[in-house]
Amino acid sequence: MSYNNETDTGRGGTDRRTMNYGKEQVAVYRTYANPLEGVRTIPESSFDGRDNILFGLEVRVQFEGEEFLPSFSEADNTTVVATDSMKNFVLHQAGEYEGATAEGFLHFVGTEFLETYPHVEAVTMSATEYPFDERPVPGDDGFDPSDLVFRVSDDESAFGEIYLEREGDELRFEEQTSGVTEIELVKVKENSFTGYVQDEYTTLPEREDRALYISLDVFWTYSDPEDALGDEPQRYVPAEQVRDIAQVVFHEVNSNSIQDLIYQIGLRVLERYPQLESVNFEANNRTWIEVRDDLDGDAKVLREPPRPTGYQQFSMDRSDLEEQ
Ligand SMILES: O=c1[nH]c(=O)c2[nH]c(=O)[nH]c2[nH]1
Repeated sequence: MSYNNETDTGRGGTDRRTMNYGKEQVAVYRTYANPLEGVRTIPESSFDGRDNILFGLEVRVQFEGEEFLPSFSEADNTTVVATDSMKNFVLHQAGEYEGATAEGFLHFVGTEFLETYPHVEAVTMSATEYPFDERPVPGDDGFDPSDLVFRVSDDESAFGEIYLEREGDELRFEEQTSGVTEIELVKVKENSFTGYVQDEYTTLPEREDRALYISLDVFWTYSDPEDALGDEPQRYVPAEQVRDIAQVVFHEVNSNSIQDLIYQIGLRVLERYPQLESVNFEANNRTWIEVRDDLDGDAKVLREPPRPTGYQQFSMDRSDLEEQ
């Protein structure tokens, strides 16, 4: 499932045609945004907030509204807000936002869009964070994180999407998705893959112990979408903590498949955050192929896997936790 490339949200039922337009890949950077403070900590993570000295997002905007029909069917641009203007709007609002989260920013900009353009019926705003890492520099007592220099990172990044629609004079906010994408983890031993179908097509040897390399996207929804905004930090689920849960569960569990592993991660996420309604996974198997296992102890030589690659998708909600 690719939330950020979704072009047809499918909302509005079967009686309505697909009609939307917008701007994507709007890169926006904000220095000295407000810090995220007061989040609840969990045993799996040391994350307790972020300074937001450097905050970067790649934003996607999508407008919907019946009044856009003439722009498609009659070449009439009277109602069209140019997508170039949407980009300028997002950039401007990055200076106005006073909160501390990606989801909060998306909700803020979406609200401003609907208030500014009364003919827009609904807006979907999504974003992927550009990750930056604090760099350690010598301080008075060992190394401290620099508050000036950041490493441009290609690590996992936070994801957010919100859907806002007009209902009379009110704005309705009932749909959101948060996430963390492109987590990449390798566990060198204590993973198995056994017991699968053996027939004339099977060439893969069973493995009691394999090195397992996964890439993982995790998405979640809150029972109350307002909790996604971060205005009440105690109820906000930081992407950094979910990433840390994934790596801790990977460390702790001797899984018999990626399917088994993501289920265990999902249970832990639902356990830690009662405010969440659902967790969704997309995993990819990047496991290396063993070339030599004749070395001392657990040592092996491995190589890149050839194409094609396997994947797993799975969604969970609180009923999975209750069944345990
Ligand atoms: O964790 C795994 N799940 C699978 O379904 C699978 N299939 C496969 O060939 N290797 C793996 N590994």
